[in-house]
Amino acid sequence: MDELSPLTLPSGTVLGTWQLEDRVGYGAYGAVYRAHRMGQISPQPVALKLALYSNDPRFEREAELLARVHHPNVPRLLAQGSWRGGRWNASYPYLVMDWVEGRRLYRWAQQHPLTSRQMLRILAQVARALEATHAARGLHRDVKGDNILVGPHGQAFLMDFGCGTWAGASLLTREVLAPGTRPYRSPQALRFHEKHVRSANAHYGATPADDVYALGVTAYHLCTGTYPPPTLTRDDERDTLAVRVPPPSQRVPLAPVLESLILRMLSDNPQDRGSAAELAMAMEQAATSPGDGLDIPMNPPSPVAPTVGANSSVSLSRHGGLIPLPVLPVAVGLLVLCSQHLNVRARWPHTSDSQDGGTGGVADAAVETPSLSGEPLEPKPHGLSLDMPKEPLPGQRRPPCPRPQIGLQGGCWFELRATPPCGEGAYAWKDACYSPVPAPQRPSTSDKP
Ligand SMILES: Nc1ncnc2c1ncn2[C@@H]1O[C@H](COP(=O)(O)OP(=O)(O)OP(=O)(O)O)[C@@H](O)[C@H]1O
Repeated sequence: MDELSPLTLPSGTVLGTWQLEDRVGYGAYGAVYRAHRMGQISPQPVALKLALYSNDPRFEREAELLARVHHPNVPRLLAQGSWRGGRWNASYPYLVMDWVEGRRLYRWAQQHPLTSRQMLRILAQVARALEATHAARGLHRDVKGDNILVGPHGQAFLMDFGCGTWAGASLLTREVLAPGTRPYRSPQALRFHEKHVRSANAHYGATPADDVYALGVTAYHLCTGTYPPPTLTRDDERDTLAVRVPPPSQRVPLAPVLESLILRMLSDNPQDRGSAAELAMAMEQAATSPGDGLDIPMNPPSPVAPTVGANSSVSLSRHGGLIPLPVLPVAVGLLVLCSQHLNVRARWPHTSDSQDGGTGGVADAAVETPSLSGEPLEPKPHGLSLDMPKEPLPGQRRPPCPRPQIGLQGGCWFELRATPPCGEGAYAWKDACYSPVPAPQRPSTSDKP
């Protein structure tokens, strides 16, 4: 019988005092199960997030941050523990949180045509959740539509603190940029990255203003269906003037007050954005005012089709046969080098649909190496040994898999010249190691496609 893995625990499995019901999704670092406490007469559902990587330190960090933030728009941390199992009988940490009944923000918005007033109400709740996070001297660092759930009565919840940190927490990453999702990066973060991309010891120090900027991107995407353009591109590197953000009203009818708040959050200068608390108050006031155009429905435009980066993975497979492990970093490095001569905008995810790109390298391995498909595919924690999942990874190519790719467990893989334990970014299956092939088109990395 196949060993269980954190992704494949069956309904009824007991972890500590928690009994799993079903898996509701998974991200780059964790599988989320609906569960309940054992022995309760009328059990309340909880969300149990189980690490995909053994001894993953990000879980401790997420628990610590969640425990510090107390706010009705943030799920409470109820417990934490670890599950022992998998092929190497390793220890996988888990967190138990309040169950949030809701839909991801962009998808919710597709099903609930929005007015500016409704949008202000949603944004204000997220801003309040951010205010509480910042008051706890924490940072979320991955504010985006996919990390906001909206309940049936329009309650918004800020989720997934797995990329977060707080003042005084130790660095978990050696990358220039901490975790995050590329289109939501502030201009300061992008410029810092451009400047220090080759430095060994440079780390961008995110601030609450980065979270506010990401909320601005979320709002912009929510009403226009597109991301604002990145501020700094390779082409304008010598001229670091900010690219002007096209006002959302060029695309959708929205209230002037909402537009000015969105553009304020997207200000190039962090001081001009305002704090989460100030913005929340302004949004709440605007949402209750008679206001101009507040009740006109917005109809986001249809998605824009991707134009670049679709089949870059082909070049990796041209030499045929097995891919020797040392070749992969070289090949990826070459692609990175090449991509650095492209306009950054050209490799921006064209995610005009209802989902974000996954968190880049999500939680820790920062994100700034573009994946072959233009999306971060692979988490890169250190010293891991991963079994091949029974289903394709988010963003992984599905069969038919052109040679020399191999179709296994519903996904396309490159076989590596290595045997388990496979090491960073590789997966073991039947005594061989494999690397996932990115999907040729923009995938969803945050949800089961
Ligand atoms: N407390 C919760 N209550 C209900 N559903 C939850 C809860 N926490 C997470 N989920 C759901 O579980 C799924 C996986 O969430 P998770 O945060 O692990 O990854 P993700 O956000 O999909 O991906 P990534 O972290 O890679 O961006 C998502 O559909 C999310 O909405």
